Amino acid sequence: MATLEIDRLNKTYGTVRALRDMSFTVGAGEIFGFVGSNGAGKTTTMRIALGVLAPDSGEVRWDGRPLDLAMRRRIGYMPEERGLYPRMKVGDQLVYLARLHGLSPAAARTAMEHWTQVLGIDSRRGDDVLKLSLGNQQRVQLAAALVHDPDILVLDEPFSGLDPVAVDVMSGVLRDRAAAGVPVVFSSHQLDLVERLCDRVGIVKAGEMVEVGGIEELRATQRPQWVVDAPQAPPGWAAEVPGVHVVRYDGARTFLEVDPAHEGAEQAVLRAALATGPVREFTPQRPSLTELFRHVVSSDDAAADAASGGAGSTGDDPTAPPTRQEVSA
Ligand SMILES: Nc1ncnc2c1ncn2[C@@H]1O[C@H](COP(=O)(O)OP(=O)(O)OP(=O)(O)O)[C@@H](O)[C@H]1O
Repeated sequence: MATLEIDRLNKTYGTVRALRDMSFTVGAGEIFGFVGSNGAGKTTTMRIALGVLAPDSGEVRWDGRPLDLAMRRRIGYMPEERGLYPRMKVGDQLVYLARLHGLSPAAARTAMEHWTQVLGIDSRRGDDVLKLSLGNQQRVQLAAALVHDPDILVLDEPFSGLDPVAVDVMSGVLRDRAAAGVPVVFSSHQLDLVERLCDRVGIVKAGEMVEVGGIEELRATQRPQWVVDAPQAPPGWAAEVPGVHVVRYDGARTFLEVDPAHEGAEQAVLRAALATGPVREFTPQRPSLTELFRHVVSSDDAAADAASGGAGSTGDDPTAPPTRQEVSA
């Protein structure tokens, strides 16, 4: 197995610049989580990787070579707008899709039986897809992506709408495929899940990759956070401590960022807390992926604001992709 390389993809739809030099790699056996606000460019990137959409510029490579049609047939793809035939039986449909990817009739049937069993839908093989619940349709959709034993998995929001058991089944399958050497890339808005499952994460904003790396690596780019539980501390107690930035107050707990360049700031904030009364907790906190995501997205907004002098504006560039609010409005 080899590495999937997404190299400087650009894509414009009319006046909307959907991708700007989008680049990342997914190595053999790696699970890569692709996260970003609505309209950030995830689906566009995945469609280009699959070859159903052409980029304006840039390239997708597999094993160092541009992806050709034969290699694209080796991708297992789960589209966002699920692509099943509603009035076809689950088993027949999976056999048909496997045959389309070149499997013999016998191999296609074996693969269908295997994946319906692994995904817990073997008892539904004889049912039309439309008779299944949405979660079970999604399991069929994953089976459809896997039935030809792909060398690469590209999955657009595979976890949306799944119950916790189905999430576990799906996670297990992705881990298993990765363990077999398949590069797995999937998009999701469920950041806790991405954090649990992925080796590396890419945070995309307005068509650009703004952060990419392992979760620990990304955490290390953030200022250290502390939580202080001081029940008698009055509001604003930490505001004047040098080198300390109060992120938020939550009842008796205060969440703080400490400037690493400011030597002794942690001890100063502890002293300030003790001066107010008892301190029940004083703990360093590792930011979750959700916090990292908020930080990356909002700090970019702040930078854009500062550059444009506007409030929440994306600047004067008329080709800039819409903000989340514009997209969801
Ligand atoms: N066929 C299209 N025609 C015009 N604009 C499009 C088209 N497809 C996508 N866009 C625009 O391109 C941008 C990127 O969209 P894309 O669907 O790739 O985002 P996404 O990250 O997958 O979003 P979501 O999380 O909501 O699925 C958005 O501004 C979207 O409105």
